[in-house]
Amino acid sequence: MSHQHSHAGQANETADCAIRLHNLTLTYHRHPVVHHVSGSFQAGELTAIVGPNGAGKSTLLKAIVGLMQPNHGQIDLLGIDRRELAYLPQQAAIERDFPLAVQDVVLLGDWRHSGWFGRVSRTARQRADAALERVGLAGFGKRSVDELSAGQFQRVLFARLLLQDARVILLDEPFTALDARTTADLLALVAGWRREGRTVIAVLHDFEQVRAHFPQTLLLAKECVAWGATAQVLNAANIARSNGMPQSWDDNAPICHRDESIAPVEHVHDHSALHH
Ligand SMILES: Nc1ncnc2c1ncn2[C@@H]1O[C@H](COP(=O)(O)OP(=O)(O)OP(=O)(O)O)[C@@H](O)[C@H]1O
Repeated sequence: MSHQHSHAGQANETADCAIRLHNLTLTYHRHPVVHHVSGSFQAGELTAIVGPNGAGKSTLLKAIVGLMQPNHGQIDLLGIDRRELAYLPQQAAIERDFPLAVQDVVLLGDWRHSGWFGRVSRTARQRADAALERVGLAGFGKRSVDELSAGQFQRVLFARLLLQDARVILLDEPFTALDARTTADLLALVAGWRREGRTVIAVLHDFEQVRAHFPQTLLLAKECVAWGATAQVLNAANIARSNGMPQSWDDNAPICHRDESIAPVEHVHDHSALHH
């Protein structure tokens, strides 16, 4: 089965790529959870990362933002500074059991302008209020985050992303456990980011949502199963194949011994012979 990569021609690899993965392997306790993945995320495009539980999707996002180092291979940010990346972890990983005001949480998105401990300007507060209005939470600024519902809190975190004004936005399961209305409102913001030319990479589980809103998809099951136009990637054969890949938590999961020299970037990969 071939790795479907819709990039055609040199222009895509240079001008239109935001982030390129070269033979990337990420491991926990020597067991690879992302294994020899190569390819690129298109600039100014919405890319979904999908795959079964434990497929390495969150781990890949963490490595892109620099929270963990590649064991082998590399991640190239093309013309992008790490500070221009915004990252929204899974909501389950975010502590919000503290009485911080909504406006202060949103203002954390402004740290590039104000510095972590800088004085917050009146304009920054106005921008925070405007961002809250855009996510449907006008007037919520003085409330405490520990009083919000899960959906309201996710809106607050999107307001913070609006303030952060990042060129590349990485979202880990941003719509999980949200109702249809909240999901639709936040998806509209994501569509707006695309119109503004931002690059969005989101880990998602709902294939219908991906088909409707994300033109590009990386199907990951530790290895790259397919990467390219969503309609081609999310076909029955690829999905069945991703569900049949060995899980990294198996005790029998292989340890990576392969020669780790960085392979040249390929536009089309043949994954019919899986390697370890
Ligand atoms: N901090 C860690 N230490 C050890 N193993 C970890 C750690 N974090 C994740 N793993 C393991 O790495 C593998 C990939 O996890 P990851 O969270 O990247 O998967 P995922 O594709 O995001 O899964 P899900 O869809 O369930 O969120 C899993 O087998 C997981 O148990």
